[in-house]
Amino acid sequence: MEVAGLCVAQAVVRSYPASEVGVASPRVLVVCGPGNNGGDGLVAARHLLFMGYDPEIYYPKRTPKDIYKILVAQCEKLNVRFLTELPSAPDIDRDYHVIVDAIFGFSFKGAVRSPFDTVLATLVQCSTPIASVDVPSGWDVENGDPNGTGLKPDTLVSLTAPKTCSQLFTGRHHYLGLRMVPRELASQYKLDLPPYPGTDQIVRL
Ligand SMILES: NC(=O)C1=CN([C@@H]2O[C@H](COP(=O)(O)OP(=O)(O)OC[C@H]3O[C@@H](n4cnc5c(N)ncnc54)[C@H](O)[C@@H]3O)[C@@H](O)[C@H]2O)[C@H](O)CC1
Ligand SMILES: [K+]
Repeated sequence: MEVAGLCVAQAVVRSYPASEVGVASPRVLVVCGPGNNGGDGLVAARHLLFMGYDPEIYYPKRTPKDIYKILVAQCEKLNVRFLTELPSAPDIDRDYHVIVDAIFGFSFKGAVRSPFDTVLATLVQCSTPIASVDVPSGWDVENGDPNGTGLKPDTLVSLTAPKTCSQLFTGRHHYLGLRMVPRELASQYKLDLPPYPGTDQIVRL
């Protein structure tokens, strides 16, 4: 999860460099869900801070497991702000340069339950670019967004290997991260993974 979050932070900085955003510290709204995808978001927020960005976190459903408590404590110690409410779409568009969607990853199933139904309804209305972690939240991991009414991320950071739904991604930036797949596993699952450049944690697809 630590490396996954680092990959996400690298991808955000690469897709939205401060020089292009036009401010020294781009403001990033990191929206975290209850599972590991949300954990990746918490880690990404911390690394974004160290990369000179200005992250804030909305984490409405906290799973009471040590791993998440520690990740929250690390962010709090660094004075990363936790929002108690998700701002409205116009306020998000006014106040943030990027949204990190770390709500659901590959374990999402069925209809979106509260409170994430309203969270996704707000994010869908935003014109701020969205960077989705592993799977655009609300998309079916296999079939994507069949109705076409869900999130349309501008960046997708696939982790380990792109999920089937990533073939339906139409945003501008697609990266793969988590360069730690054992060769035996890659051949067992016939994963044709691209080489990573140098010591980079992400590769552009
Ligand atoms: N090896 C790897 O690829 C790694 C992936 N990482 C990240 O982990 C997620 C998958 O994490 P997991 O905890 O299994 O599940 P999710 O975060 O996708 O979500 C589970 C969470 O969501 C709730 N939930 C499921 N469906 C719904 C729904 N319809 N409505 C509301 N809530 C729902 C469920 O109850 C759980 O609480 C993967 O995608 C990567 O991002 C690791 O970080 C590194 C290794
Ligand atoms: K996601």
